[in-house]
Amino acid sequence: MHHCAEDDRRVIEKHSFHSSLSQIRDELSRTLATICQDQQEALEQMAEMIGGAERIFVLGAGRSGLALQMTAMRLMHLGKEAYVVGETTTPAIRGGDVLLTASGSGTTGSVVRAAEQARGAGATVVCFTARQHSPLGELAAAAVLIPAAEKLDRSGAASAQYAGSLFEQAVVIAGDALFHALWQRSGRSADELWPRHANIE
Ligand SMILES: O=C([C@H](O)CO)[C@H](O)[C@H](O)COP(=O)(O)O
Repeated sequence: MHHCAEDDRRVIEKHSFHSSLSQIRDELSRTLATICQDQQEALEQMAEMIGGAERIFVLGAGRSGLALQMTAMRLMHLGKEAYVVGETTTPAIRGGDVLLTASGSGTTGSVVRAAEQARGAGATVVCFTARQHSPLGELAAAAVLIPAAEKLDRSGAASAQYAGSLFEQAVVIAGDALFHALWQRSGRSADELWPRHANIE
């Protein structure tokens, strides 16, 4: 088929920064609406477990892990003892602790192995995943299902975005919602939390 430079330009225009942004807004909005509608029980279970945990450890590979590092920071602001698994200062997990994980596929080896170890040590595992019936989902006491594409899904059915982007975006927002709920329940003001924010940055 003949393909001219003008066609290429039209395609480029169609995929402007603006249209990409509005496409992502729509995907994220649909995904969050479905979580709100279908995952109320799992969300509440997760909030209860994290709210009642002695300490919280977060773990995910790649961008899924980066998303949870944002949640860990906020939990620390709330006065929780929160650790990122793999950091040199992170202690041993034990009973009373919660391991908060995120994995779109629910099959990432390092995360599944860590979840097994955490359970073996008596800790509770909770997760965000795009596939509930997965090794990670099965290990979790509370699993919040995020209806988004797994990173190897090339069908475009669940998301037009690259790899697991939609899942990882939703994990950031869900983590903020988790913090927000626990903060509101704490009755503390923003001023009370603020002194915990890093003062050397
Ligand atoms: O970093 C990631 C990648 O860029 C996918 O969009 C993933 O978060 C990482 O590979 C972990 O995968 P999952 O455990 O399936 O989330």
